[in-house]
Amino acid sequence: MSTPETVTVPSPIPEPAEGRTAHHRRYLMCRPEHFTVSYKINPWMEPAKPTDTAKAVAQWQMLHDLYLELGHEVELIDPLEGFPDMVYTANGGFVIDGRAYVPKFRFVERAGEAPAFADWFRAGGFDTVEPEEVNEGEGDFLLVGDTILAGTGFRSTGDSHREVGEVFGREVVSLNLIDPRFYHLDTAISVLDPVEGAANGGPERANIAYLPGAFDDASRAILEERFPDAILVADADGAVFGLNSASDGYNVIISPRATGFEKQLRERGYNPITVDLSELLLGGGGIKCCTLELRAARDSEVDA
Ligand SMILES: CN(C)C(=N)NCCC[C@H](N)C(=O)O
Repeated sequence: MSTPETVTVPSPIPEPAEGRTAHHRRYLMCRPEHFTVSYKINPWMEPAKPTDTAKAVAQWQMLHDLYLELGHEVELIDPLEGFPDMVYTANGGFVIDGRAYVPKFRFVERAGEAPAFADWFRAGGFDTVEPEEVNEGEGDFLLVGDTILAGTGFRSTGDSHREVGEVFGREVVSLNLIDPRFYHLDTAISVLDPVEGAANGGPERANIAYLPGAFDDASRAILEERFPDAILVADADGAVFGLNSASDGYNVIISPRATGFEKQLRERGYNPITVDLSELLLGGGGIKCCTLELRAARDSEVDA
């Protein structure tokens, strides 16, 4: 079945409801000019299945243009031939306070991306920290308020959780992923309020949405305790990468297939906007995977 290549942007974008604030974001993206699926390192990838690079670029462009329309900044890193997964910039690092923790990829197929991202950060004036431990950047590290939620089980190691805590001097909460379809944390958790809300006139604490079945019992208990108001997403929405979304605290960019999640977001006063990245899903990535947040020093954060 062919899928529509549309972005449904309500025009004009409605004003945030009380308690919700859209925050300005600076993102790093990579145009998928060399996108294809030529190897298999996650259950979504089928090298025998044809891919359409032009379609991947067109879909990616919609996401890129939407960010600009929402008032965000988008930086670009040049795509490297031979690295078809470079479009998933979320794995290119983890950036807080102008410091970039460089990735160390689990699989050799992506290893060559790491120096390219490190060079880009250095040229852009970021401090870089080279890793000792295997870690896949913002795919497995999510900043929620002041805390780093860190995933392990498939890609980033538990040792990288210690390392990322040392690099940024923040609390790290380790979570175990157990379903191979959800091999990065950003497939199972969506950070809805990236900064604590109280200081911004928003809800008291930063909130998340998550897919309970992606975690072991201990990790689920941690999430229940820390995020009693979280949106629990149904398996059907998780299975279409519904949680692989990008939020500015009000606008939440999600897959058009995640219809239940879209409704839940609306009920909570967020503004879900759908973008179809079906072609990039063939590589096992979605909206969040194509988006790396570049967090400068806190003082320079400007509300939209
Ligand atoms: C949402 N996810 C999973 C990401 N953060 N990145 C997608 C990486 C896809 C790539 N083929 C791989 O398997 O590494």
